[in-house]
Amino acid sequence: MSLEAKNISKTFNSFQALKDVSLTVQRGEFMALLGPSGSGKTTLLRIMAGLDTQDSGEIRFDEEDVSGRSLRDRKVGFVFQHYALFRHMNVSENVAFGLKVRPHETRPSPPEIKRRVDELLHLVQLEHMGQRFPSQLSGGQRQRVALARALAIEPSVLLLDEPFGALDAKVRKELRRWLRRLHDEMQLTSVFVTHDQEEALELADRVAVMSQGKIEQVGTPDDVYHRPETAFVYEFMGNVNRFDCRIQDGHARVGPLVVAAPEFPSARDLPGLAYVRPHDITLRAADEPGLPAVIRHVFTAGPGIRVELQRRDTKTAIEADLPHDASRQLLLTPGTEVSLTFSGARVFAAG
Ligand SMILES: Nc1ncnc2c1ncn2[C@@H]1O[C@H](COP(=O)(O)OP(=O)(O)OP(=O)(O)O)[C@@H](O)[C@H]1O
Repeated sequence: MSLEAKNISKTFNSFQALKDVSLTVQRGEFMALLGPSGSGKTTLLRIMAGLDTQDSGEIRFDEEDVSGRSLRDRKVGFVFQHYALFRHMNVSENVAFGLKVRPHETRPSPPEIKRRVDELLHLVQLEHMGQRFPSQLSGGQRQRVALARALAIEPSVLLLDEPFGALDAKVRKELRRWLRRLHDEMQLTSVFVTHDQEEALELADRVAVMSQGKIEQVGTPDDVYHRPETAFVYEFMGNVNRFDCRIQDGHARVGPLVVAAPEFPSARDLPGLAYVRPHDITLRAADEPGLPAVIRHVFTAGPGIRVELQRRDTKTAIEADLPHDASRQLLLTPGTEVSLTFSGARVFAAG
């Protein structure tokens, strides 16, 4: 089932939470809605689900406008951040719930419901826990029950609102890989809300980056990370250094460094911002050409070396990520004067 949000706007009191948002999720796709707190991710997801109503615009499932239909009529599976399990029901009863409350004509027989519940508990690897109550489960187990319950109705789309947000980092990682496999095996169409970049990049086929009620960019993880279209996306997708610059004729000047700015071929001394990822910074000896800086801190624990520097002229902080063998070529100790060059930069107009 494909899913389309078309020109969706939503206002709460006088606050506009969504501003003319359009997004298409292809059949079988795993889409992440990524953005900071308050950017409108949950509001968009709830409108897709039919848990909330838009002020204007349409929600289409396989080209059909479902705007007037409820969650149940849309056949949507929804998983909330906080395990919305029924505490007085055991695991099997929780999973069976969506089937038991179906109208008589479409409700499966009790043996069929039992068979489906057993199958789902097997799928979420909780086959021996059917008799337990939610209070007797770990957080990760509870979210797997919530997922089994959402899947019980054989949803056309699966919508997940930060489903692993309350879990610790290791469990979160395991569960997201497992969820991705499940999505593929069951050939679902899924939309997943998160504010965690790593989670979105690892899990999704495409990522929609949201800010202030709008979608800033939709693209593959590779696109949004390596080819951000806006300054916001650049800053949001991982660590980045920001330098004031002046743009002139397709180039930008950061102190003595000149970087390419091909988006501005005919700029005339335009104020700009140059964004440089920490791994795109190279440290050289102080007498070589580059941007003068001094090393402040060196962190060697981790996959590479992280160096915190201070720019000599403006005194602003800069972060560089270097491979471990960089310390063989250069003395990496606090107080060392160095020269910086950039192997990649992206320039945007300021303001
Ligand atoms: N029922 C509501 N009444 C009033 N304002 C609301 C309501 N729901 C959401 N908002 C506001 O709309 C904006 C977007 O909220 P939303 O929950 O969609 O953001 P989000 O990106 O999912 O954030 P978070 O990651 O914190 O959940 C926020 O400023 C929020 O305060």
